[in-house]
Formats: sequence, structure tokens, C-alpha cells
Amino acid sequence: MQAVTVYPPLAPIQAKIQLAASKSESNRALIINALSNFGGQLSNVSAARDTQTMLRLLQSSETVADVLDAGTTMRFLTAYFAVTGQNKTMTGTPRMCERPIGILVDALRTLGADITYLGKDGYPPTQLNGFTYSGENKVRIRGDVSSQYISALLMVGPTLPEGITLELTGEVGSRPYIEMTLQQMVAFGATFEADWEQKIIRVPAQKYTPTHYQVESDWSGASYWYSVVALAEQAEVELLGLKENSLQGDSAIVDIMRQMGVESTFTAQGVLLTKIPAQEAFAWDFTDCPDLAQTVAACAVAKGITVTMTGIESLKIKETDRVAALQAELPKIGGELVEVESNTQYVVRRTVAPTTQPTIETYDDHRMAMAFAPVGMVMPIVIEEPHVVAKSYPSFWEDLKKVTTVE
Ligand SMILES: O=C(O)C1=C[C@@H](OP(=O)(O)O)[C@@H](O)[C@H](O)C1
Ligand SMILES: C=C(OP(=O)(O)O)C(=O)O
Repeated sequence: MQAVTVYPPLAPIQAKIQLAASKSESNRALIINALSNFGGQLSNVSAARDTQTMLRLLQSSETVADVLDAGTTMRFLTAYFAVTGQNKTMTGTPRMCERPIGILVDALRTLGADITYLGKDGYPPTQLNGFTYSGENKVRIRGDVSSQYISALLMVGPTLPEGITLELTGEVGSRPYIEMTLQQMVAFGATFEADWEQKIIRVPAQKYTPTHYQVESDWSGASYWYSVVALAEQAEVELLGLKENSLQGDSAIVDIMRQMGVESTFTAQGVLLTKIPAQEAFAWDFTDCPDLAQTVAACAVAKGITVTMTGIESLKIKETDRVAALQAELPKIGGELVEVESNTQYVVRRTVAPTTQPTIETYDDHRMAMAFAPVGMVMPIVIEEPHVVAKSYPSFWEDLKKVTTVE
């Protein structure tokens, strides 16, 4: 697909957007439903490529499972196929083979999985060769690399002969995603005990109960609409299918964007975004919501707000090194992301007003494309490789065309 250019709107924005479904909730629902003998009924399952890949691989009898660039699909399926004793080769894109999986493989080996590395130790591709329960159900696991390893283990926990007990070590990042996992397990009739002080989560051996599960719209996808409203001169957007009490930690965008000039009012159908005055500077810890960091960074520069960002270390091992990608692209819109304390504290701010129409590289990362697109509300901006959005929000450009010119 050719690059697209997003242009500032010619009239005040007034729109209702039927937001795409959450790929995180969808991928959990698909795994838990598979562990319930596919007996449940899932509605509003995401059209995201990551979810469609999960669906396809769960239904496939082929021995090679290629997850493409989907992190949750790789981690959740590795645990699912391992514990259900399926012989599979787990692989993905070249970038997926640079994203670590050793922590999950070590945990699965402790439980009794036979897994070998086909390339570099600690990284995909891997070969799963069956499962014989080791008699050990206690696993110590780092919480500061990716919560997806923890979610993957929790979901298979009820099916193990003695359940599973996880002891998390280090700072726990992306914790709302772990809580989302636990709540979706509860929706399928499972029980658990979590002691967040001691960082211990226990899941007894038990059967899941097949159920009807309705996936919520995607709060990560909502963040780009918040940025559109923050940056457009006049805008009012209702995002349909979102709930105030969401399982998704990215609903933190409500509190972040209140400081960047967007008020949220929950309605019967979703949430109404309206414009309010913005602050000049604020600080935010992204440990719980790493996927919002790029949205906030691009919006902050375009709006001239200075944001002190912490908790963004995990961005370096996602679809691309997102810290490096932001550092390369923000100067094109007149900003910078500066590391003020080694690997812990960053500041994002505007430095100069850009004079030319910027062209943004997206590095095979859907969130680079979607985070920079709203900057088009204030100046024409070219986004390279726009098809990358398919990973989580395939209808993103169609939706954006409802409020402005995209060509
Ligand atoms: O469990 C999930 O659905 C996710 C967890 C997060 O990853 P990490 O736990 O690796 O931070 C997040 O960045 C990713 O987009 C989705
Ligand atoms: C990091 C992401 O996804 P994953 O880790 O599942 O590839 C994301 O969607 O931003």
C-alpha cells in the first residue's frame, strides 16, 4: 500500500465511531474458549490480524504455527500447545524472532514441557515436543519483561493436574493485562487467589465453564481518537462500545487526555470526547499502559505539551524498538524524546515548529502509524506503509476518513 497523507479537517469534527474490538480481550477469550473444549460463544471478536491469526492457528492441524508479528498469539499459543501436548514449530516474522520468549519457555519446562530452540536460545523459533507433568506447579517468573508470559501461564493453569502458583519477581509491568486475564478466566467459571503484596497468584486445578463472552471495544485504538480531538481545532467524537469499568488498562487514556485537552463523558453507547483546556506540562508513568506511550508522545509534540514519561522500558522489545522509533520520527514534527535518567525517565517536548510536510516511517509498527496520523489535524502529514494498522485496527484509515481527508 502506498503512503497516505492526512490533511487538517476543513470543518469542525462531529462523529460517531464504531470502534474496533480489543485484540487483547479477543485473544484471551479464544484461548480460554479453546481450553473449554470450544464450547462457548464469543461475540465481537476482533478483526485484527493478531486475532485472526490466533483463530486460524487454533483451528489448524498443521505442525508449523506462524504467528507473524503477534506477540500475544506467540506467547499464549506457546503455552497452550505446550501444555496440551501438541507437537508444533512456533515461528513468526524476523522481528518476532528477536522478541524474547526464554522466560516463558523456562516456566513451561519447569511444569513438564519439552521445548527446544531452533535458532537462538531464548528466542523463537521453538519446537514443542509434548508435555509430561513434572509434579512441580510452583513457578518463579520475572514480571518486568512481558506480562504476556504470565497471562499465558495463568490461562493454562486450571488444566494442570495441580493448578499453578506463580511467584512474580522484580517490578510487575503491564499489570492490568494480568488482571484482564484473571477476570476473563473468572468469566469462564475459574477461580484464583492473588496476593499483590507478595506477588503470588494461585490458580487451582479446575474445569472452565463454556460461556457467552462479549468482547469490548479497544481502548488502545480509542487513544488515537483522543489525540484527534486533542489536536483538531473543533471536535466532538462519540466512541461506541467502550465501558467506564473496563478490563483494559489502556482506559487510563481518559485521565491522561484530561490533561491534554479532552474530557470524557460516558454515554449509554460508549464515551463522548469533547475539548477542554490543556495543561502545559505533566508527568505520567506508562508501566501499566505501555501501548499508550506513542499516542501521547506524538500528541504532546503536536500540541506543545511537555510530558515526563516513565515506565517505557518495555517499548524496546515490542513490534520495533519504539523508543528509538519515536526518537527518529518526533524531530520530523518538531519535537524530541530525551532520556533524562538512564532507561527510566524520558521527556517528550516540542523544540521547533516544523516547516515542511513530514513523512513518518512506521517500522512495521501499527502504533507508529496510528500515533502520528492525528498530527494531520494540525498539518498535512505523510504516513509510510499505512497497511501496518491491520495488526490491531484494520479499519483505522476508513474510520479516519469519516472526519478528514486521507489520500
Ligand atoms: O497481554 C496483552 O494483551 C498485551 C500486553 C502488553 O504487552 P507486555 O506485557 O509485553 O508489556 C501490551 O503491550 C500488548 O500490546 C498486549
Ligand atoms: C505490543 C503489542 O502487541 P504484541 O506484543 O501482542 O505484539 C501492541 O499491540 O502494541
